[in-house]
Amino acid sequence: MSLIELNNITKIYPLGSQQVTAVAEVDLSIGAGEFTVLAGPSGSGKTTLLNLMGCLDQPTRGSVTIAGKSVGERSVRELADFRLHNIGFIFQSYNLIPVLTAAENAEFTLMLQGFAAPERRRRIAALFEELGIGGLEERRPNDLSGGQQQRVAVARAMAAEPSVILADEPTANLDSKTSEDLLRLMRRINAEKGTTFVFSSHDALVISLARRVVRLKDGRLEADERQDGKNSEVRIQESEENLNQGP
Ligand SMILES: Nc1ncnc2c1ncn2[C@@H]1O[C@H](COP(=O)(O)OP(=O)(O)OP(=O)(O)O)[C@@H](O)[C@H]1O
Repeated sequence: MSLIELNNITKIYPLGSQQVTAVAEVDLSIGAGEFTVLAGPSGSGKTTLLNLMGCLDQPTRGSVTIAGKSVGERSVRELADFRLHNIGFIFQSYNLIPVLTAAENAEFTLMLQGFAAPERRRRIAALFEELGIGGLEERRPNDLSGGQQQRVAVARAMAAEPSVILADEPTANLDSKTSEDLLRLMRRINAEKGTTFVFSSHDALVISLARRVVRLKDGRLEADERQDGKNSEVRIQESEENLNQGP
């Protein structure tokens, strides 16, 4: 079943007296459980498409349907509530709140959903352990490495168990080894929990680890390929072997 449907989407931004067409006539369907990358150079429309999928923005033309309901038919309040319960976001610059500890950052969506403190703490402790950052709960973001901060951001996105996680260039500020580890982690979550992932990247290594590659150029969909074949599996296996060997 299709989870996210973009039907003939065009997004035009006003820029002074001019207009910028960020995305043009895109049709795209994302199924439940997919692990998809939006690939393309800077300015090709990746962020714009993710914002539309995440109901953070509305298209100029065309319609976005999520879980069978058109986004245009939902009120602002309904959309905020829908995002809170169904969509997790990961950003390239992590977007952690500096004055909060790692655990407080990660439990933010759970707090908004009204979970009591002990349940929040229990869930976050289990997630941190699962994501390989157990024991770092009381650190502030500035006292964590980029890879650790991004794992805290993954924990924050996962805490409320959303059906889809949207990640805008999640590896942009990470070195290649840490990027690969993060992708491996995201794929494990995808396989074990069935969480749908849509992320953007222009990094060939990261793109090679996705199962489906949607290529964008100048705001248009240029190619749509499945790579369930050997290459992507072999890369994953290799990275897991490297990881098991330790530093
Ligand atoms: N708020 C805005 N106002 C005007 N133009 C915008 C706005 N947001 C994006 N654009 C333009 O729309 C086009 C697509 O931008 P978008 O950020 O979606 O691309 P991207 O592929 O995510 O790029 P990057 O990899 O650099 O983040 C670009 O030409 C950009 O300059």
